[in-house]
Amino acid sequence: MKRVVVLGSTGSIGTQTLDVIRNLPGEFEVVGLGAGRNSRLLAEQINEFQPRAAALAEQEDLSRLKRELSPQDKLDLDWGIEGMKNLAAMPEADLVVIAVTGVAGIHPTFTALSAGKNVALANKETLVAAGQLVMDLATRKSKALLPVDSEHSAVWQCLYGYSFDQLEKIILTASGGPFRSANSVDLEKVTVEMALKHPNWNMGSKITIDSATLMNKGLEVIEAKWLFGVDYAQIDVVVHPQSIIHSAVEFKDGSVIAQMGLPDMRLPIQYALTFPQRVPGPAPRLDWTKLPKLTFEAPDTSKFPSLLLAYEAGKTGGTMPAVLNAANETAVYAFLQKRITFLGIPTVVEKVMEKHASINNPDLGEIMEADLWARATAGEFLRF
Ligand SMILES: NC(=O)C1=CN([C@@H]2O[C@H](COP(=O)(O)OP(=O)(O)OC[C@H]3O[C@@H](n4cnc5c(N)ncnc54)[C@H](OP(=O)(O)O)[C@@H]3O)[C@@H](O)[C@H]2O)C=CC1
Ligand SMILES: CC(=O)[C@@H](O)[C@H](O)COP(=O)(O)O
Ligand SMILES: [Mn+2]
Repeated sequence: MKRVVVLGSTGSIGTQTLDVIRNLPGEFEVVGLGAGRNSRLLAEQINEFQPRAAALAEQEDLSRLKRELSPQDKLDLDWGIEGMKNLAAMPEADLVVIAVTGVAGIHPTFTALSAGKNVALANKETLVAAGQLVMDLATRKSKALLPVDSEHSAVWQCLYGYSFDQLEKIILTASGGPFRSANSVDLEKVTVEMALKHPNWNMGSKITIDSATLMNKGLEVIEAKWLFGVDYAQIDVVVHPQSIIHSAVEFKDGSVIAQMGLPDMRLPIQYALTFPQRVPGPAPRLDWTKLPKLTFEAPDTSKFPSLLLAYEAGKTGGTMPAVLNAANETAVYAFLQKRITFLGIPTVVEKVMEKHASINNPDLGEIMEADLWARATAGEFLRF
């Protein structure tokens, strides 16, 4: 029985992780659950999975949570960053799933690896901001960093059994988002409601907006660089609107292996949880005779400059990717609050990057400082 902590349990990845666990009775014990502000759903999850500990982001939500709980044998309740870190380091845990959004994933990831836990990582922002440090820590602790993001799970599945030095390049697929066929005039009229309608995936709002700007793919390029130890020149992005091929790898002999399936995150989540086993799961099966036509095209970076900004930040290295990420998070939430336009998102990110003097080989403190600086600087550009 694998003992699991799920951080971000009330979100899209978190609830699907619990669904995978629910479908494999006897395989997993949920020992810890962490969430942001959704105390009602967290209470339901605690009542169902009976973890030993749980935490919420804000102390003020604890009393509401307690009111919703049925009597528990023993349950430690905590809150805030310390609460998440305590869950990530629980002595009872074998595996920590990091499914919180944004840079809030950094501290629990470091804590889990430092405490000698294997980590199933959905949160890409952590690797974008602090990829070198996370990978070094995982290596030092001999702990696995198991990719959950569908493209990285695909690459990992394609590479299984091969050594990384046989790899020529990685081909990350992108759906292209809801505005793939829009022209630049259409993009000026994009509303929050339109941008939240992803063509293939039902995800949290932040990643859905990132998919619409192609920043999601940019963050995934940086995520792939760290997970698979390749250069940026070895990572290509191709738009594949049907999201059936989740990514592919090309080997040195020219052979290409791709991973396919209907878009359903429970498959990569389950693979990370049961690795190296493959067991029956709830993901729907491909019917080859009913597949849509699979098409591929180059990303239009003149319409979607975020992808280029991410390559640039990644190649610059140092604190620049953390700045890209923090400026993007700030701009995306401003767009969701209808304070800036859709096209304003990459503009803010670019302006913040232009002002940043990147620090090489930063430690975690310098990364978090750069993150805060970028949020404050992005905030200045939002006042227009
Ligand atoms: N959704 C998907 O299909 C995919 C997601 N990812 C990545 O996985 C991560 C999660 O995405 P997704 O599930 O879509 O996001 P959601 O917005 O659906 O869920 C985010 C989760 O994080 C919790 N949370 C937010 N802030 C905090 C905090 N400060 N402390 C503790 N918990 C917090 C939320 O709690 P609450 O709701 O209670 O406030 C919620 O449980 C992201 O990094 C995303 O890029 C990667 C690939 C696919
Ligand atoms: C499901 C998943 O992994 C998302 O990151 C997804 O890839 C988003 O789709 P885009 O390809 O549109 O960014
Ligand atoms: Mn993805």
